[in-house]
Formats: sequence, C-alpha cells, structure tokens
Amino acid sequence: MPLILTLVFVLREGQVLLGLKKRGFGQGLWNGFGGKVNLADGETIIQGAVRELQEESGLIGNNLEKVAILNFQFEKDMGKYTDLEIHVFKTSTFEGEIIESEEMLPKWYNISDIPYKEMWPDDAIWYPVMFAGKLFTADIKFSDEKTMISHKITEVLSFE
Ligand SMILES: Nc1[nH]c(=O)nc2c1ncn2[C@H]1C[C@H](O)[C@@H](COP(=O)(O)OP(=O)(O)OP(=O)(O)O)O1
Repeated sequence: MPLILTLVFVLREGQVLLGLKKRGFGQGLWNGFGGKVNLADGETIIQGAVRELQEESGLIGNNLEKVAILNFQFEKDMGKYTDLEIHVFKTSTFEGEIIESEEMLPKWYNISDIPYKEMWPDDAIWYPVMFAGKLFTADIKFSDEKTMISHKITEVLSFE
C-alpha cells in the first residue's frame, strides 16, 4: 500500500505560492503545500489537502481542483516514504493571510522563474504539464532521494 500524500498549488496572476520545507521529508527544497492524509480518522484526500494547506501556509483554499496523481517508487528503502501516491491540486481562490509555519517558509514565485534547482528533480518534468492546464498521472522512479531514474506522464481526461 502506498503512502497517500497531498500537494496543493495556490495560483494568482502568473505566480505560484511555494514553500521552503524546513524539516522532515524534502527538507531544504521548495515545494507546494501538503502532507499525509489522516485516513485512519476518516479524513478524505481533499480534506487532507485543505488542512495541510492551512497548517503550512495560513491560507484557506476554496474549490481545489485535482490536476494529477503522482506515483513514486524508491529503490532505496525510504521507510514509509518508499512507495508514494501524491494527489496534486490547484486553486486560484483562497482566503486568509500567508504565515510562515514551523514546517514551511512561503514565497510567491513567477511561473517563469521557478527554482527547479532547489526542488525535487521530478518537478521540472511535471510542473510545466500542470501549468499548461493538463490533467495527468505520472509514474516516477528514484534510486535514492537525489536520483530520478525514470518518469512517465500520461494525460487523462478526468479523475472520476
Ligand atoms: N518527489 C516529490 N516531488 C514533489 O514535488 N513533492 C513531493 C515529492 N515527494 C514528496 N513530495 C511532497 C508531498 C507532500 O506534500 C510532502 C511530504 O509530506 P510530509 O510527509 O512532510 O507531510 P506531513 O506534513 O504530514 O509531515 P509530518 O507533519 O512531518 O508528519 O512532500
């Protein structure tokens, strides 16, 4: 069973809100906001996405739209992170004030100026597909946390 994770992108005129992860998995990398879904407590994936966005950025996201499901496999044993299923959402309607949390330092980036060199290596592959407005699934393999060894993106019409 993969670990179910969320990832949320807040968008405004030509910009996306990213957060510098200050601890845990992906520490030191810029990313969207998200985390584990509390499935054992009956939380749905979208509820988990909204909760993590608020905990990590201060923002309440409305009308989250699913844009992708990313499946990751690591050859190296990464403990509970060895096999991941990441549900990716975007929203351009949100409320609240951006706050820095103990986990994330938020910052707006121009979509033309995303810091891919300080991000997970897969991001440079699939962010452009997301920003082109496509829906897709991706199968991505890593040997260890730094090295991506394969990736395959499949466009889909919907996730229903
Ligand atoms: N290769 C990758 N590319 C990417 O863009 N995002 C990734 C990624 N691998 C993991 N992520 C994201 C998914 C998720 O939002 C985050 C990892 O979530 P965490 O486990 O840190 O979540 P939690 O906030 O539940 O953690 P804790 O509170 O520390 O238990 O990293």
